[in-house]
Amino acid sequence: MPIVTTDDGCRLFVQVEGRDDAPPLMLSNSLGTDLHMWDDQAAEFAKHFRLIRYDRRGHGQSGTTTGPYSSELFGRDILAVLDALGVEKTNWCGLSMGGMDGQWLGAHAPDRIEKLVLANTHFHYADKAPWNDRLRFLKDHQLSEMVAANMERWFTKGFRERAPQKIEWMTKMFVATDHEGYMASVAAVRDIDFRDSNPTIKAPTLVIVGTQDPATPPAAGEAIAKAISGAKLVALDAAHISNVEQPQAFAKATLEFLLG
Ligand SMILES: O=C(O)CCC(=O)CC(=O)O
Repeated sequence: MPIVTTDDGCRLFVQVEGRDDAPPLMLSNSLGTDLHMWDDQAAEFAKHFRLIRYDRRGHGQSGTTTGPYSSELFGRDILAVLDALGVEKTNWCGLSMGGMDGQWLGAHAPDRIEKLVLANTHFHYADKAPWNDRLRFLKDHQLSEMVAANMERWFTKGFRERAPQKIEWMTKMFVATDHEGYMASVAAVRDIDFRDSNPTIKAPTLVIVGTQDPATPPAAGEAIAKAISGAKLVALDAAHISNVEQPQAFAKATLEFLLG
């Protein structure tokens, strides 16, 4: 089932791997990426799980609708995918925006979530100015003009130097993102506020931070882990897209938690 159509007519691109009878694990992409951001982990995860990947609205091969988007809209898209696949309850692993979706689901659809992995993510931006500046810039500039700054937030200098082919791959993914979909998603990130809802999350939770992440700094992940009762915290030596910069360490931490 590669396409799921939401109630408001948005076509979501979905990819399912692994055994049908294995426990489900759903992966969720970050801002300006698509489901291929998980390529380094997919084969390993699919050995243990029915792996569900999708492109969030406005990204990859999914459709774009008029923005601004919101956490609730993204959360309802995920529930539409789970319903279409007949999945009652899933494990969740999302990075950045994917972690924001995980926080929404954990609080608003607790009966659909087994365990949560929230990687390189945030719960609330007190200062909206950087997001509004980004939206203003994008009114008359292309995503391609943001590549250098983006790669500096996403990956450490050392990784950019030693893995140029990964940077090229992520750059292609970023500039292929639909301009309107990206802007509509930036508005959703700007407006997240899980301060009151995170303490209500009951699902066992692992929070992953990148020790050198300037986009969603470790302090944000530490605050999320503190707010969610019993949450575990793992720090990886990486910037924002930690599953690409530290693929094995990310997979190990996630599998130890989900299978433990
Ligand atoms: O990556 C995300 O999903 C949102 C957070 C962010 O700051 C992303 C970026 O660096 O553009």
